[in-house]
Amino acid sequence: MAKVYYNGDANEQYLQSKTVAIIGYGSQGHAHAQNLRDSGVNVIVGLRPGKSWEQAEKDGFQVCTVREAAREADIVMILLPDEKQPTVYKEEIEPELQPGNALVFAHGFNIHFNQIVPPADVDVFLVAPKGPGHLVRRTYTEGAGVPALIAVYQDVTGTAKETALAYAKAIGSARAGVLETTFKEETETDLFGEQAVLCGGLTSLVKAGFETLVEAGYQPEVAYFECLHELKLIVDLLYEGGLSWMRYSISDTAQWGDFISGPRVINDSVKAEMKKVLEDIQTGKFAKGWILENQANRPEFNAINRRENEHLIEVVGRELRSMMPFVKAKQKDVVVSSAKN
Ligand SMILES: NC(=O)C1=CN([C@@H]2O[C@H](COP(=O)(O)OP(=O)(O)OC[C@H]3O[C@@H](n4cnc5c(N)ncnc54)[C@H](OP(=O)(O)O)[C@@H]3O)[C@@H](O)[C@H]2O)C=CC1
Ligand SMILES: CC[C@](O)(C(C)=O)C(=O)O
Ligand SMILES: [Mg+2]
Ligand SMILES: [Mg+2]
Repeated sequence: MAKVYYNGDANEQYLQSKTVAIIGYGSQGHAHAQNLRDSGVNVIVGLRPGKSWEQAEKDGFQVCTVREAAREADIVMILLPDEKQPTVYKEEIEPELQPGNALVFAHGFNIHFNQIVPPADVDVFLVAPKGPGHLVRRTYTEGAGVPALIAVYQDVTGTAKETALAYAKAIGSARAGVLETTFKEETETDLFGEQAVLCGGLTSLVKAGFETLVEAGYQPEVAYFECLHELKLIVDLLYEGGLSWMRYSISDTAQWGDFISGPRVINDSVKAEMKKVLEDIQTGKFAKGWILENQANRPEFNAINRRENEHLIEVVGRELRSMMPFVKAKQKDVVVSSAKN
């Protein structure tokens, strides 16, 4: 078994009398900033003028430019979108780094794929929550937390790992469990998980099920409840007690269908494709494509995003959710990407 670190293994002293600059105030940024502050850490937020700046100020933070925040801080946590990090780092963060400072990430993409090359005289580590930023904040306020990975890339102070653990504790992750890894392992497994299972695999599975029912003449609303809405209720059981707890709660008829039909749908050809997806990640092919797509101003990303937002499952879902006041997610303009705080 891997060593799993919990609150008792982390010492908040490593963050005491330090200033942490949170660069970006989106999904992860707002959660890290608020959790760290609630844990007694001195936090400043680095941004460009705009929506996030206003929000962070409204939330009571001292907000300044990225360059000013990097200058003032001992620990600089970069929570900008991955594709924007290299330019902002080069222009506004690197010139302000002092020997012994710490440069921190929540995902290893830019270090692992050589888009950011840090100076040799700073600590470089990551604290990567294994969950969406909004849940990092929500679970913290509920007294719980989202597990995280830590990894050290450069350790000039000799205390990089201890500081990473203290940071993980301060955002609530050591309540749930922290694993030590490498930038390579975090980057490759995170990209694989989100593409093949958590996001890409899941949305494609849900849409395929929904389309199969609708194309067979069933009501789209029935298909929506069956293939999307109920998923949360099933996944909650997986989260609480694994596959067996979910299977205990469902009917024996459903469990028999799970055993017999699940492997027909997610079969060897799906696994073979997953292996190819992993290979594209490992070889850097996926990273190169994503970097170039951004350099070209996202023509394909935006076209797919528009088409996905117009899918019948989204149209029906918006209608049905508007009648469920207990479903609290805010409807965001997801066609044009915007700050996620
Ligand atoms: N989303 C998640 O839950 C997870 C993310 N991660 C990692 O965390 C990091 C952050 O991701 P995420 O939270 O999704 O990012 P977001 O897309 O939510 O970040 C948006 C934030 O970045 C700011 N921003 C964008 N461009 C600039 C700029 N040029 N200068 C200053 N501020 C800018 C935005 O401000 P403005 O309002 O001005 O646009 C906004 O505050 C990434 O490395 C990601 O891989 C890791 C685990 C999970
Ligand atoms: C699953 C997507 C994720 O990796 C995450 C929330 O952990 C991300 O990059 O947003
Ligand atoms: Mg992830
Ligand atoms: Mg990710």
